[in-house]
Amino acid sequence: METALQGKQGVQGNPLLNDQQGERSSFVMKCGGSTLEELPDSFYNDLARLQASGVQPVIVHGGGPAISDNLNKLGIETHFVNGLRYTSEEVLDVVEMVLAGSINKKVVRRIGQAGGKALGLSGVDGSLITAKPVQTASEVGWVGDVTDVNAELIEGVLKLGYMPVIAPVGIGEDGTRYNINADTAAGAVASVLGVQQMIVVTDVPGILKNIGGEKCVMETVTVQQIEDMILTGEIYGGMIPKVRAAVACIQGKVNEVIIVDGSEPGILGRVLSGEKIGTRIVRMG
Ligand SMILES: Nc1ncnc2c1ncn2[C@@H]1O[C@H](COP(=O)(O)OP(=O)(O)O)[C@@H](O)[C@H]1O
Ligand SMILES: CC(=O)N[C@@H](CCC(=O)OP(=O)(O)O)C(=O)O
Repeated sequence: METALQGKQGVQGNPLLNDQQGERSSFVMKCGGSTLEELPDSFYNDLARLQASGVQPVIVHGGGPAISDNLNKLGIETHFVNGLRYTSEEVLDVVEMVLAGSINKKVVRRIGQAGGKALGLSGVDGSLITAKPVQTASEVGWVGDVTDVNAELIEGVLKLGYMPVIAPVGIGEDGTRYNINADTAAGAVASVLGVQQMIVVTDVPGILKNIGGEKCVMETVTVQQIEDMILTGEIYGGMIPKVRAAVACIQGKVNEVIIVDGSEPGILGRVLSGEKIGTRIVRMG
């Protein structure tokens, strides 16, 4: 069944952001909180160089570990249900402060220091990411599912020559804030923009599978394998929203989602040049 997001992109498309038009190439990159501190200067230098050459990266970042640190310092209890943080009203305050505040500004600053031009936004700004409660709201509280992404705003930022850096806090129709998993938000942004590629930068070299007692990176993975691995517990925690977002993406216009380790040297250039690295989740047909 077609989702609301796929329906929107299917009807409208987005020539500016669609690589197939051959004008400008764009990709969505999700930077996980697990790896943000580890990303070397060279990572940001590569991003700035790409921007200077006319490529238009769109960044969505996480910040799970920093949120947990701050909650600990404040003595606020937190736990995860299938990779989603239980978000009470007071957790939500900290989520917004950390994601839309310190983390977002840090990423923007680092891109700037590398010579790039970035503009930080949360999903609340300009109703960039609208949301509604997730089905499991009774278990996870103020966590949102994306209902829409304001592609025109992203397009406008790109036209001004800035790289959008998006914090995954969403806004409901009635002005309610929602904590959105960063993988979910990135997947929705990629789907609505209709980019060909989403790159998920994290702290593991891809989806790992135990083969003969050794953890091996799966080069590619099918939707069925993903479902099986979630059932057996081989995919757990923060990897669950990643693979679910990837599966949702490739059912629309996005051709492939690549999960890679951000601490690998030259990772961006290697992925974009087509090197076989990380795990690729690819659209069939
Ligand atoms: N099959 C798997 N392969 C690799 N990592 C997995 C797998 N299942 C669960 N994980 C976990 O997912 C984590 C990455 O998710 P997460 O911690 O949320 O990172 P991020 O902040 O980058 O989103 C890994 O560090 C690992 O602990
Ligand atoms: C609902 C939910 O779980 N939201 C996440 C948002 C940040 C995030 O996703 O950060 P990572 O990419 O680093 O995991 C959280 O509160 O941790």
